[in-house]
Amino acid sequence: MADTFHFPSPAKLNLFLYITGKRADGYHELQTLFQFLDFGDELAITPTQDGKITLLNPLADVPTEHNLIYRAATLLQQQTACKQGANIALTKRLPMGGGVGGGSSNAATVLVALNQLWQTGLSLEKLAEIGLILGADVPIFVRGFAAFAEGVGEKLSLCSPPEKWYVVLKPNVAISTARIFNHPDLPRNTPVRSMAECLSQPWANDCEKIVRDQYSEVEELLAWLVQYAPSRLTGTGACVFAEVESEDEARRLFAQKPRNVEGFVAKGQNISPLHQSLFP
Ligand SMILES: C[C@](O)(CO)[C@H](O)COP(=O)(O)OP(=O)(O)OC[C@H]1O[C@@H](n2ccc(N)nc2=O)[C@H](O)[C@@H]1O
Ligand SMILES: Nc1ncnc2c1ncn2[C@@H]1O[C@H](COP(=O)(O)OP(=O)(O)OP(=O)(O)O)[C@@H](O)[C@H]1O
Repeated sequence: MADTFHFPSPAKLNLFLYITGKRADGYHELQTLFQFLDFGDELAITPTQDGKITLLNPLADVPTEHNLIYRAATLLQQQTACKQGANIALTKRLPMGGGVGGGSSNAATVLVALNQLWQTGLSLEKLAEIGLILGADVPIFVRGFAAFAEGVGEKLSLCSPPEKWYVVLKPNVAISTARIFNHPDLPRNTPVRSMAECLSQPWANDCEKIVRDQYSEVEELLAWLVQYAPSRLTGTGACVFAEVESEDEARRLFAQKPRNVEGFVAKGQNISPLHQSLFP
């Protein structure tokens, strides 16, 4: 029987996110600070010789051909003319559509892991380029270092923000990334600044105001969290996070969360847990 290999597929936070313009193709230019978390999904991958990509536990709401795990594996096969296949099982812990990048992270883990298991020999740079076809957040997960990101999130500059503890909460609401980016009132002209300048100013998220205005669940949760610690939206939501100095403080705050809200406690990681496990 073939061996099965286990890989982390971590969450990310956007510690700040500014929208600096809109491209001709409709995508928005960003300046954002990405950091990974020591919490996420897990993939168990068994390489096979039959060329088939099989998802052992498909997601209920996502048809297999749309699943970013399946799409990443078939894209790598196509790009490398690889004849091998894989059986892939997903342990899903991250809220979907939460702004913590679960689907993008799954795609990146598949690209990096299968490149190793299939011995297709692509560089991380090339895998990040392929990843961008699947989503704007995939390259950061492929590269695996905390970064100041520009473009649509693919131009990465190494950065080492403090690895704080976070309480991440998901209000009971689904928010479409496309809907927020298409909203007429979204601020789209924050001035482009250097990384040093962005880091030295108070950190904020340009999507936060309209998300708070439109979703009372997010407004109420942030209003509650901010009483205890600096708190913001990640990505286009729905998740919000509070940053604190210690695990104890994070766990105490998490224990008081409203009952109808899911979430988790995690520590910021400037090296992705995937890369920590693969390239120690
Ligand atoms: C908000 C962030 O999570 C910040 O990290 C990302 O920019 C979103 O990345 P993502 O979820 O991978 O988004 P994608 O799946 O590439 O895009 C979803 C939709 O959001 C809009 N979109 C996304 C990213 C971007 N920079 N500008 C956009 O306008 C587009 O309408 C796109 O069709
Ligand atoms: N393997 C997957 N895991 C999660 N979502 C997936 C997956 N494959 C496809 N999707 C689809 O992608 C959508 C976005 O998923 P994802 O978990 O990346 O959202 P997100 O946390 O909002 O990401 P981002 O921060 O990149 O906006 C989901 O709502 C789902 O329909």
